Amino acid sequence: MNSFAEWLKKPVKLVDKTHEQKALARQQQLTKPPGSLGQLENLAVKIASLQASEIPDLTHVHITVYAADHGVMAEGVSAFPQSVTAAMIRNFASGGAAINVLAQELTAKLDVINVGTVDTLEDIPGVLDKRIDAGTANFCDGPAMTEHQCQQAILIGRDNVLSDIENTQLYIAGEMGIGNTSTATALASAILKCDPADLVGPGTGLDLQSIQHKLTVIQRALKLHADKLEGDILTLLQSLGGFEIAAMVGAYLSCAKQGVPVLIDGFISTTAALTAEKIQPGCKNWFIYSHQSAEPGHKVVLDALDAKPLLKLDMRLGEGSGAAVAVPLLRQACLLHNGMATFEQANISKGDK
Ligand SMILES: O=C(O)c1ccc[n+]([C@@H]2O[C@H](COP(=O)([O-])O)[C@@H](O)[C@H]2O)c1
Ligand SMILES: Cc1cc2nc[nH]c2cc1C
Repeated sequence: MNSFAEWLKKPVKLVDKTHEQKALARQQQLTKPPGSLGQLENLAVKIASLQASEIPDLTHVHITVYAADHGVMAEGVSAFPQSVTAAMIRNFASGGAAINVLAQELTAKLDVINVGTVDTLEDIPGVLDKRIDAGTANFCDGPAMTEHQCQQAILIGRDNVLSDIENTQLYIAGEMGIGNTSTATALASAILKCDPADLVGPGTGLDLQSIQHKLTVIQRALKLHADKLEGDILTLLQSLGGFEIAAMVGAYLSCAKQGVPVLIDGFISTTAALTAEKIQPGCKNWFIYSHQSAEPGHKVVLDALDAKPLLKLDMRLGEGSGAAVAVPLLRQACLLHNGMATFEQANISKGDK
């Protein structure tokens, strides 16, 4: 058996129930009416149990942006040209993208990984060059990736998580890939066996007529790969996915196996989360959902994961930006959990009812 298959078989780490119980009990003792901090209470309890700690801490956040191009761009499915993927990699490297600004404010570690752009880029300081190929193949003509390429991409995500495992208290996978809302729509529709018309949307900004064209492209792809719809999820990922999506799947699987809490971003990264959960049920125990993006497919995928996102800001940027925006909320939930006095400490009566 090869090492990929061995690794895939490694079980998802079980979440620590003792710390969940301890954190729940502490929340009942803090000087506030029980439940009055709403979802912040659930968040603190969740982070305490995922970190198996009585003092949950999110000082060290690791954000990785995975960038790649998509063969389906040959069908004209985005408001922006394919060259923007590589151009944005340069922008990430020079600190000018939204995620740079947010990561700096959070003092988060920010990795940028080129998993497969069409344009070859010069060596760029701060960008990890892991280019598998010049973008995926057009999934309207055949599988997007070979089996080997799909495994390579998954292992890039796995290894990125492992590269900083001792330090990471929260992991965020962001993505950049012109055309990847078509990819995510095709993949999520195939996994959920649902109508792509319920998921397809403007992405970077298509008008209604262009969204209709994007839908017919995705329908063609789903028809071409119909024989795989009853098959395994890895084959669907290989047929309809993208390099950056497969890398995020590998990162999420790795986090769940190693016991690293994950904050999930927008439509594309949630589709990767759904894929990871279908490959290895139980992964989602390690996920927290930051926001619901404006892309209509995001709600469908979140619902399929039974996810309750924290924010709804009509963001649709990707890069991990929605997740980064939610980190201060998570940190405040932890600060309240750790820093508030108990009724006993403050000598306040808890009331009888
Ligand atoms: O995160 C989201 O929900 C999201 C929604 C729409 C678009 N995006 C970003 O926009 C790009 C894909 O859009 P498109 O129209 O080129 O398929 C890609 O770089 C994503 O990061 C991201
Ligand atoms: C400019 C730009 C920045 C992005 N960041 C993530 N997706 C993006 C798409 C575009 C077009």
